[in-house]
Amino acid sequence: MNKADLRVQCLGRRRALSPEACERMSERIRAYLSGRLESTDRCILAYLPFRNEPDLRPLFADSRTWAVPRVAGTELTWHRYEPGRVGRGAMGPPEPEPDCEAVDPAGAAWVLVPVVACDRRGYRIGYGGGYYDRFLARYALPAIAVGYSEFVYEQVPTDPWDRPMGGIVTEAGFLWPEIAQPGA
Ligand SMILES: Nc1nc2c(c(=O)[nH]1)N(C=O)[C@@H](CNc1ccc(C(=O)N[C@@H](CCC(=O)O)C(=O)O)cc1)CN2
Ligand SMILES: Nc1ncnc2c1ncn2[C@@H]1O[C@H](COP(=O)(O)OP(=O)(O)OP(=O)(O)O)[C@@H](O)[C@H]1O
Repeated sequence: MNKADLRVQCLGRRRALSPEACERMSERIRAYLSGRLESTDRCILAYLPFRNEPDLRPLFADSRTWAVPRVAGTELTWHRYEPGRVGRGAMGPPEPEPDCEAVDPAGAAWVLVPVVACDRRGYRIGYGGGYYDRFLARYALPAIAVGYSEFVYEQVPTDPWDRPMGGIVTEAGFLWPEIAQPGA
């Protein structure tokens, strides 16, 4: 199946998940992540959930800076998460208000990347905007794909610009791919 078809299929299956199932799985994902992320004080780049994506927001309440993205043309800009200062983004996902404090992503310890589907090598399929591929091409940050285990495949189709994630977290735990080889 090609990327576009797999994206449509997985988005449809994800939309059909119940809110209770998503919350149960999100809670497991948060528990795995909080154990792994507690070793850093530095900023963490995350996202605001859209269409049944895993909800990481309860993690954002600790003393660290958690930043979330806004779409700015073809790029992402990062802003400190402040509860209540979230609006509807032009692309669909919620976004921090434009005057929320800007965060320099270069100093981040991790970027938590939402996936529509991914594979055990760390390759991901997102909504198709290429935002995270462009972002990670510019900022070589440690990236963890965040998704539900039923959307983790052995191999998803890849394009030359795809950047493999260093880790994957689902409700079933972490996967840490070997250094991924494009086309391998
Ligand atoms: N929660 C969350 N936030 C995120 C992302 C994400 O995957 N999840 N992004 C990850 O990249 C960025 C937003 N990327 C997006 C890319 C394409 C579409 C999308 O559905 N595009 C449609 C409709 C566009 C429109 O309504 O104008 C399309 O292109 O057909 C949505 C978000 C930044 N914020
Ligand atoms: N480093 C890059 N520089 C310029 N364009 C890029 C880069 N990476 C990806 N793109 C463009 O982004 C588009 C979408 O790529 P792709 O289908 O892989 O998106 P995606 O990974 O699913 O989306 P997203 O990262 O927003 O979740 C492609 O048309 C590609 O040309």
